[in-house]
Amino acid sequence: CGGHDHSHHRRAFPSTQLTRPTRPLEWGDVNFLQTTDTHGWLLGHQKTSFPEPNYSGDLGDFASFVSHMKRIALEKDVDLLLIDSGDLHDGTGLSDGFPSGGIDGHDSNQFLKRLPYDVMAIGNHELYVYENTLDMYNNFAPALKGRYLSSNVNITTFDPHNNTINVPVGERFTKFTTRKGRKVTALGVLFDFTGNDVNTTVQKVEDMVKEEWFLSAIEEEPDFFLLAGHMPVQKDNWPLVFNAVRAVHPETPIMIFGGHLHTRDCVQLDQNSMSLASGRYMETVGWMSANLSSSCDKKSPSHSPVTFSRRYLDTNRVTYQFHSGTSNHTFDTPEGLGITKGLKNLAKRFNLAQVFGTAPEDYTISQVSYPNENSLLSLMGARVLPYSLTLARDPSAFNSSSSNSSVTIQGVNQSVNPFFMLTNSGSLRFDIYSGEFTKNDQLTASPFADAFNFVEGVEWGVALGVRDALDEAGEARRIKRRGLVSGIDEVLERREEELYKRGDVRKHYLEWLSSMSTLHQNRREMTENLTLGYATSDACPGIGDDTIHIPLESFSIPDFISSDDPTAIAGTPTSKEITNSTLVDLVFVDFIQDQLLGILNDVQNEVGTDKQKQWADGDVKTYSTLLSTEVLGVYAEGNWN
Ligand SMILES: O=c1ccn([C@@H]2O[C@H](COP(=O)(O)O)[C@@H](O)[C@H]2O)c(=O)[nH]1
Repeated sequence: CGGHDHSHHRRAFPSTQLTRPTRPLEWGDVNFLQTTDTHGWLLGHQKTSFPEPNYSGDLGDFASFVSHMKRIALEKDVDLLLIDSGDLHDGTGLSDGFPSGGIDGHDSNQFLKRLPYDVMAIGNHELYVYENTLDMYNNFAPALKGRYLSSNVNITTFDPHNNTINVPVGERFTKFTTRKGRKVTALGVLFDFTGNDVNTTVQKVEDMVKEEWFLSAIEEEPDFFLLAGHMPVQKDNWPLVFNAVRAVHPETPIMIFGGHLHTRDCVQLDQNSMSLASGRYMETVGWMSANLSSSCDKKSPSHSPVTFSRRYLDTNRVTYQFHSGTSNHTFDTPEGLGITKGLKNLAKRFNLAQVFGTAPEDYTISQVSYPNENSLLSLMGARVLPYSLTLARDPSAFNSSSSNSSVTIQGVNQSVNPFFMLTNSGSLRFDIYSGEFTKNDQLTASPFADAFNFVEGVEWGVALGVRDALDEAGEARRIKRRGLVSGIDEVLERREEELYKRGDVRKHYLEWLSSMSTLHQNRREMTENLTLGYATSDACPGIGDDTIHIPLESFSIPDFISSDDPTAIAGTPTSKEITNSTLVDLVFVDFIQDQLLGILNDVQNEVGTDKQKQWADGDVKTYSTLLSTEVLGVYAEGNWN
């Protein structure tokens, strides 16, 4: 079956198990294919459990598809543009599995450069680490020849004469003419992101639209505006950009290509505009078409609005061949095959097939409730962190002959405090499926190279309060009722806002999955042979999904996860004597340090006995040399063999 292949070998024939698209695409005068939030998923999804085979096409397959679609566009004598809305980093071994001294995404991005993208926009994941942004500036943007857009994102660097400069990472905007002679004005806008590294800057969208360069860029009327950008198409700031354009050009067609929430979504801000977002992780390719000819002659009294269509394609060879009118024998282009081969070589060079162990079960982020035996969050909090971080501090900590997952702590760090470990669930990005657990799987599940720090000697009662304050709203409200933390609603609201500005979309993606699951639950009773996958309802007319699926189960999960109470960890020296005033080491991932110290101080003042204590960065020490990209592999080696 397509994608039922644990190695990176090409599938000989597409699987009959993959459901075919329901209907041909509607072509217009101008047509678009969109990718977004690809996060390094360039070798396709390779696991056998559905929905993974739906997304088994790799970037080479996509390149072949694009080339056939370009040919069809020529035959139809229409325009076809290829757009990407950002987030090329952080997500798989291809982007993140580089050897030491390398740069995240540098090698995988070489393959994206080989596709004929017309416009690409910057995403927040290009900005968490300065070296990555610099690499985009020096080595990626130039290949796009003025079409890599970062309208509101700058980098501070040096010019060839060693002068400090502060310049856009790509271009602020571009104007070009399509093959059919249509004039296009394009922008690449990032949402109001605040988690960017030093020496990168993100200007607020509300300020960007007041800039001289912006007003002058939109002054001349093109045939259409192409607003690409890393920003959700609903509930964010696209209306600010849209309205600024509309103030000058009340009827000019505006095509918006957003992203960031990882959802499939579409909305029409007016009848001459459509906004599309095409999912994540190369699971979806978006299609938009527009018939502009109906609106061409603006002086004619009968001139009518633009007509649009949109579609969310599952990224597999069955889909690609269906829409390009090819077969398995005629589909692959030399360039497509070359890209696939190059990606496989990169996987080999990065040793991504290295096996750490065999996962006994599926561990998913949201397909089961939390806590749960099959929850990846439970696995990480209750088992992986305590095991791997302890082992890294004290290699003799565990019985080396132990081959199951039960943790037997023997005299670990007798002289130090018991630990309590916390991480953000957003650091877990993808499910683990039963079977071989490889270096690539480790990086898809936990791609952020974050460090583990700690503060020493926090009262156990305070540590519990921190865990609860960081916990989901329901739990936090229970605390409020118990009178432990006041003003918790405001705290939660502030925290949600803060998480969103730093780029966390997990909550929004999961809410979307859950509402799609509820809306389309009747499909679970359908007798047709439907497979699991995305089931979308958006705000555009008609059905958006190209292939109809049964929606995945989706449960809400907490924003933060923790190790079990020290009392619950068998064999801990302190297991019987812990009280609220027992001092513990509060261990956390550095990504949440600011937030955690703020909450720790709030809780300390509410429930701690030492009300004067204010924890600060100076109190924070390194707990382990292991990074969050490594803990799963260490656990698998010790427990899944
Ligand atoms: O070092 C990091 C960086 C990011 N995260 C998590 O990722 C989201 C942002 O990712 P999107 O794809 O833009 O949603 C961020 O809020 C964290 O949840 C991280 O854990 N560590």
